[in-house]
Amino acid sequence: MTTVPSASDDTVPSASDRAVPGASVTGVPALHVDEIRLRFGGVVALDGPSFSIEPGHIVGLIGPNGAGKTTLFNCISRLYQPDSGRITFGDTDLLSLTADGVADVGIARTFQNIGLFPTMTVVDNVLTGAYSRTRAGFVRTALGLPSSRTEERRERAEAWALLDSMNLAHVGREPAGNLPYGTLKRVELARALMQRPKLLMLDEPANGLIHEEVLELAETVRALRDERGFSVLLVEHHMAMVMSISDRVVVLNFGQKVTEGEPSEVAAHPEVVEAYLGGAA
Ligand SMILES: Nc1ncnc2c1ncn2[C@@H]1O[C@H](COP(=O)(O)OP(=O)(O)OP(=O)(O)O)[C@@H](O)[C@H]1O
Repeated sequence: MTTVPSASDDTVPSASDRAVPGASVTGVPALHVDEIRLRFGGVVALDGPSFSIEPGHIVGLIGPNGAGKTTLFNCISRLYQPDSGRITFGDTDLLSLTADGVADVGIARTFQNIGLFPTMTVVDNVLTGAYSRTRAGFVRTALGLPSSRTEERRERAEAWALLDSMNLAHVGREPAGNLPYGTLKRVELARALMQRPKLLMLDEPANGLIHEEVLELAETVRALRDERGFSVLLVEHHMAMVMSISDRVVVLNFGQKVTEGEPSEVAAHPEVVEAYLGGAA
């Protein structure tokens, strides 16, 4: 493990602070998606798929271009309102919440096109992930109250420890805009993890990465899930990544669920073989 940098504005994490990022997430509820339908004009984007993510499971969502993966992802993260159906997270009806409300119940997401602030340092970008769970703290920070300074020190220590555990501490003080794409993808993941999510939603995290980076990312996601116990929804075209880290895989096509199961079962399904191997197997 690398040494966490220290500077006047950055607190070296104490042993107790450093324990925070490894702390398991408690009370992770199941996500249930139930017969979701959504049309865009004449296009049926989602035609009633249902599936669940059990607490602590990694679920891969796959399917050909236009299958409805992103639309479903956006319904769960509340960027889209489905025409009908239900989505629940434990006792919470997600469809009654806004996108901010979804973050408040412990759902964090990454974006296909990285949404970091290029002129801010990596550690400050990661810290922005904390603000969605400490909105009140944000107000105190603006007012400069002492409790907020303690809180900010703790958050900063947590951000450094998170970067350290993801082998990113050495770039913590670099402006994000200076870094290669593969590193930024990992920084974006760190920012989502600063929310201490119960469900982490990853939108094509392997897109644009070289093979070694994909394997490293897959290993990181799995290790963090094992350590903390959050659930993961992974929308991804990179089959090797999906099949290697998912507990279950859900396959969509034309807005409908084709099949779901463990990776080995799904990989043997005729429509999956047809779609991904061109019927060669
Ligand atoms: N905002 C939109 N307006 C109109 N049609 C849309 C919109 N978003 C998606 N669609 C259509 O809905 C269908 C499902 O698209 P979606 O992007 O969810 O598929 P996808 O499985 O994520 O595809 P890809 O793998 O290419 O990202 C497609 O026919 C798409 O053209």
